[in-house]
Amino acid sequence: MSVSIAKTKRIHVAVGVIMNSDNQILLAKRLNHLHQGGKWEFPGGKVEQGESVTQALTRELKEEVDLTITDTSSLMTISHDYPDKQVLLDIHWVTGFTGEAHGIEGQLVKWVSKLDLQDYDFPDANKPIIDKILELES
Ligand SMILES: Nc1nc2c([nH]c(=O)n2[C@H]2C[C@H](O)[C@@H](COP(=O)(O)OP(=O)(O)OP(=O)(O)O)O2)c(=O)[nH]1
Ligand SMILES: [Mg+2]
Repeated sequence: MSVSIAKTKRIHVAVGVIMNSDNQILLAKRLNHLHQGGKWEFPGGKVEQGESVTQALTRELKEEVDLTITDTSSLMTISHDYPDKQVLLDIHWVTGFTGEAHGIEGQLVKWVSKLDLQDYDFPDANKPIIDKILELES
């Protein structure tokens, strides 16, 4: 008897943790029809072929929330298996940006104080990110 295991491709995602001068962090609400729809996320999206993570992050943050990224530093990576998708989140701290945040794709965006982050419903993969933010900026 042979058992076949479907191999799915892990999706590489560039994710930005953006903090403003009031120590608030930018969250966006994933549109309902998307994977993990209705949950709050840190803006970002898939790294395309031939792109570096920083390039992907810069492109996605412009496309999704209209911010121009000037400085980033790498924070952590998280490999997570959802029942329907496998992701590799490449999370970067955004230390410099210009512009005003808007939800360009019709999504809600919100600046949230660090200590209020635990009141939001995030995808399961995000738990270590929240822990790290609380640890780093206390
Ligand atoms: N941006 C972002 N994605 C996250 C977070 N947590 C988490 O599990 N994800 C998952 C959800 C999705 O499966 C994947 C992101 O893919 P996406 O569909 O938003 O990618 P994208 O922005 O390139 O969108 P699209 O072009 O495919 O429409 O990563 C997070 O905090 N931010
Ligand atoms: Mg996205």
